[in-house]
This record gives sequence, C-alpha cells and structure tokens, in this order.
Amino acid sequence: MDKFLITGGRPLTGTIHVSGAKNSALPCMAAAILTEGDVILENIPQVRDIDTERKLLASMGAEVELWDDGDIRRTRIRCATLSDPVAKYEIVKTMRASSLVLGPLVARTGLARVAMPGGCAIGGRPIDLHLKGLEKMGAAITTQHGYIEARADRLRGAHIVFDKITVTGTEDLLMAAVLADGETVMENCAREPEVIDLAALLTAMGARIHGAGTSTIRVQGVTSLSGARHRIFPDRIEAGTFLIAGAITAGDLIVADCNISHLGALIAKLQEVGVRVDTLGREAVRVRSTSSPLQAADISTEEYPGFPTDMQAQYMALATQADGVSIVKENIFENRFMHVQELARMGANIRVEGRTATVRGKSRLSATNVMCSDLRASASLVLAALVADGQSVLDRVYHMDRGYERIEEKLRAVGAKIARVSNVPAPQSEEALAG
Ligand SMILES: CC(=O)N[C@H]1[C@@H](OP(=O)(O)OP(=O)(O)OC[C@H]2O[C@@H](n3ccc(=O)[nH]c3=O)[C@H](O)[C@@H]2O)O[C@H](CO)[C@@H](O)[C@@H]1O
Ligand SMILES: C=C(OP(=O)(O)O)C(=O)O
Repeated sequence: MDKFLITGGRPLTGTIHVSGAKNSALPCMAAAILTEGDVILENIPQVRDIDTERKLLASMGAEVELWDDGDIRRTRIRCATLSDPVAKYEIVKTMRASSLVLGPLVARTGLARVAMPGGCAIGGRPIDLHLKGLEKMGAAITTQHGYIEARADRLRGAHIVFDKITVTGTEDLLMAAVLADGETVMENCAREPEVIDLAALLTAMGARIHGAGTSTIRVQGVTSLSGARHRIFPDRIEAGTFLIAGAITAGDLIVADCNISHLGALIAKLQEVGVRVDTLGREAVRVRSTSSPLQAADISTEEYPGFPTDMQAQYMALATQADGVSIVKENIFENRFMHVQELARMGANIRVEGRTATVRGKSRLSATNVMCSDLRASASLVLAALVADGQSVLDRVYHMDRGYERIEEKLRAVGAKIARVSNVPAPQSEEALAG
C-alpha cells in the first residue's frame, strides 16, 4: 500500500494541467458496448478506475487497447462479440460505476448480469432507479445470489420520470434508450456536464438524442450504432481540487486545460471566501491569495449546476483556514463526512450533526498520520497536509489513485513537497471498496 509524505507550508505557484474527466470517461467506455465498431476515446485519464473499466469490458469479451501518445492517453474499444455479459462482484465492489454497463448490455445483447453494488464509504449506492427505468422499457429484472439479471428481446421506448436525480442512472438509461424501439422521454434527468459528454459520443455513434444537459431528454431509438472517435472533456473535480490547492496554500496558481463553464458554483464560492480568481480565456483559471484573510462561507451540495458533492470534502479543508463559522451541508450522500475525523486529528475544529458539518476557523493544522477513506476524502487530506505544520503521512492513497492522475507529480511541479512511498501490497480484505 502506497503512502504520501507531505510537508506543508509551501505556496503553490506556476501552472498545473487538468486531465480528462474520470466520470465522463467511464460512461463513454461503457457506451462502446452498444456497437460492433471501434470506439476511440482521447484524453482518457491515467487513473485506476479506467484500468478497472478496461478489465470489466475485457472480462466480457471486448478488445480494449490503452496507449499513450505524448501526454495524451487514448483507448480503442471493440465490442464485436460480448461472450460473457456479466459484471462480476470482484470488479463492481471496487468501482460503483460498473453498474453503467447494465443499460448498454441489455440493449445490445438482450441480457445483462451485474453484481449488486451495495454500500460504500460515502453511503448506500442503490441502483433501484436504473432498474425501474429498464423495467419500464420492457426488461425483465430478477435478482439472485447478489446479481441483477436484466433480459429483453428488444427494449422499447418509454416515458421515465426519475424519482430522484441520478447521474449514472440518467447515463445508464440513456445508453439503453438509444437502441430501444421507439421514443423514450426521460424527465428529472441529471444535468451534469458528464451526461452531455456521453450524449455527444452517442450522437457521433448515430444516436438521436435531444435535451442532454437539461432535465428532459428525448431519444428516438435506432436499430444499430457505429463506432466513433470522441475526446473526453476536462475533469471539473480535479480542476476544482487544484483551485483549492492554490487558494489554501496562499499561492499563485494557474489551473490550465479546464472548462471554466463547468466550475461556476466553485469559483463563485472561492470569490465569496476572499480568494482572487481570474479566468484566462475559456480554459484556464488563476487563483491568488489576497492580503486579507479568508472569510468563512457556507456550502450546500446540490445536483449540477449547484455546488458538487464531489468538492465538499476539499472545500471543508479550505474552510478550516477561513476566519469564522462555515456550515457545510451534504445533501446528496448520507455519509460523506469520513474526512472530518481525520481533519480533526490535524487540528481542525469541526462538528457534525446529521448531514451538517460546522467548521470553525481558522485552525492551525499540524501534521500527523491520517487515513484516506474514499476518493474525495483523500483529496481533502492532501489539501490539509499542504498547509499543515510539519510532515503528514497519508495512508491508503489507493483511494486517491482511483480518480487523480499522478497527483503527486503534478503538485510537486508547482512547488509542493510531496512524495509517494511504496509499501507492502494491501491485504485483499482492505482492497478499496469504492466510494
Ligand atoms: C461515476 C460517477 O459519475 N460518479 C458520480 C455520480 O455517482 P452516482 O451516479 O452513483 O450518484 P447518483 O447521482 O446516482 O446519486 C445521487 C443520489 O441518488 C441516490 N440514488 C441513485 C440511484 C438510484 O438508483 N437510487 C438512488 O436512490 C443515491 O443514493 C444518491 O443519494 O454522481 C454523484 C453525484 O453527483 C457523484 O458524487 C459521483 O462522483
Ligand atoms: C464518488 C465518486 O466516484 P464513484 O461514483 O465512482 O464512487 C467521485 O468521483 O467522487
């Protein structure tokens, strides 16, 4: 198990580059199931979840190539035959997004078997809304021995109203609908940019989709799709994490290769806190500290375009460095405060009651040994360690590796003192539960 050693107190300066979005690349890779043709994706992030997705598709009989061309990672996926349309528990347990293969598998092959994802560190991760939608499209769903089985000769268009907004649920049913017979209308859809990116790929493959990025999506099903080439857009959560890294270290950092229009809620909050944020064209943002201390500001996580739950933990690290009381309300996942205990061990003053955390700042953080519990909790501990007094040791950084590409190299290049030390392999029982 690798660890990070981080010595705090260095302002980050220079330019840091954002990789392709993990949460866009994963559904786009799953979309390759829908065609016999080659799907070529560019700007694939070099993160562990992508390797997991590769293994998942390969275990079903797909050919998956991943290669680097200079700094750009590409993948070519060919699902000419899918001999084993099963998402096995061993893979699903390490990556909840595995459930994204359900819709495309049943649409393409008429059969999907996907292990039930179960809960994870950030809370229950049910997929009942995916199943309800597939049933409306005519799939017969059964559950046995921990596996969900969906069968349909051909899915048919349906009117689906999501009870609750779900990102991967919207993506999964969108992928099912593109090959269904007739029109599907989905209401109360997720409006996240990742849904738009997926719809752009599907459209390039020949799908007929209107309204992706709004709460109502209409799909006219087609009988087959072709291969396509698509570039994954930048990771807004990685970009946001870097913006906070610049702000928390009182640095002067340019976050490049991002899509500023996806960062609205975070940039507005940083400005409210007192960070100077300047946009440089449409693809770079500069963050600088001002002479006055940071001021507390509340956040409440919401679906896009609200403040993202995937930035809540990182924002909380920043809130520990702001003067006053910041209220952090987590509305999306019931248990996404695992970082609080570890931040408290570094000297943060945070009280949690239900879904609300009250952060009193500014706290002087002091370095210690901390444990990463999930992907974004790990990012929040890295940020805290960057300002803590002394050397922190972050354990279980495999959580971080799920979604951040070479984070230690990227941060080191802009002045952070961070090193990865490799240790013994994680025991099987500890091998990352996703979350
Ligand atoms: C791979 C990927 O894109 N992951 C993102 C995706 O996760 P994911 O798509 O899994 O999250 P959802 O949007 O589905 O979850 C939102 C809420 O809906 C609930 N729910 C969801 C589906 C369902 O069938 N039933 C149900 O009750 C969930 O428990 C949660 O409380 O969106 C989350 C919310 O922005 C992000 O934190 C994750 O990073
Ligand atoms: C929670 C996340 O990912 P996943 O949905 O894959 O667990 C995340 O990206 O923050």
